[in-house]
Amino acid sequence: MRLDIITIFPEYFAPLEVSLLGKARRAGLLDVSVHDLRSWTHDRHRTVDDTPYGGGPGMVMKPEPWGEALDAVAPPTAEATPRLVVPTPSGRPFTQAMAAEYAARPWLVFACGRYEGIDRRVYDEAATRMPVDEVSLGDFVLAGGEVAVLVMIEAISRLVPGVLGNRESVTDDSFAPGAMESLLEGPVYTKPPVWRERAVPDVLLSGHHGAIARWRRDEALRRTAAHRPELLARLDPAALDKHDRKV
Ligand SMILES: COc1ccc(Cn2ccc3ccc(-c4cc(N)[nH]n4)cc32)cc1
Repeated sequence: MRLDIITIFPEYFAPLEVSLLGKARRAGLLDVSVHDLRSWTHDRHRTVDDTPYGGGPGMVMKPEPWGEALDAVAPPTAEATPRLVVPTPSGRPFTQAMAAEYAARPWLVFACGRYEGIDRRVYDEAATRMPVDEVSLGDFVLAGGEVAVLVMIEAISRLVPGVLGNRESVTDDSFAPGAMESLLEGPVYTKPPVWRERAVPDVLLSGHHGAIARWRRDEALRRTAAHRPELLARLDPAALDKHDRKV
């Protein structure tokens, strides 16, 4: 999977060198390139922004550097066409389902905006030759797209086969598609069996796999009802048995 990132802060993406993502890159599972948007400026000050037409606060990212950057990173003549993913506060909410969709794509280009955003004509022109997705990470406001892209790359990359290493599967993640896809994770425990007078729940030490699975499901239902009751509404009633309804 090829990932290209265009940003005025390439140093934001140093974390992609560490941990799982670093290993996945070295293993050739991910081909990640970070591009400095200022490489496509031609003035002494390497200008990427200007005042907004129509007035208003802040600055807007100029179209010219973006147009040249996208032409260079994803040439119109290239055989393959990437999906352009642009984080914005007004985008479509990013979800685990979107992460899975993106993980199945061969090539993504991420555009990291700053200031008040990118001139709208960049989106319109790019959309003439590639799919353009505007994506929001949530109902809060960041100062730019870089952190949002880091979050998306981590959520997407962990779904790429081989990236997670020895973990059997990501199908039991919260929000993973499946019968109980909207349940939050239950609590997890490890050694020691007692820590500061707090014992691990007996069922987890019992070796009874059926009882353990039931306990974990109950805890997941309980936590979901407490923290995200709206997710329970999405559950297929057929996926719940009579015991679940008592939780
Ligand atoms: C209200 O309009 C605004 C317009 C731009 C900005 C700053 N900014 C510039 C580029 C950029 C990219 C993504 C995001 C973002 C995404 C989410 N979920 N929150 N914030 C913010 C971004 C702030 C506010």
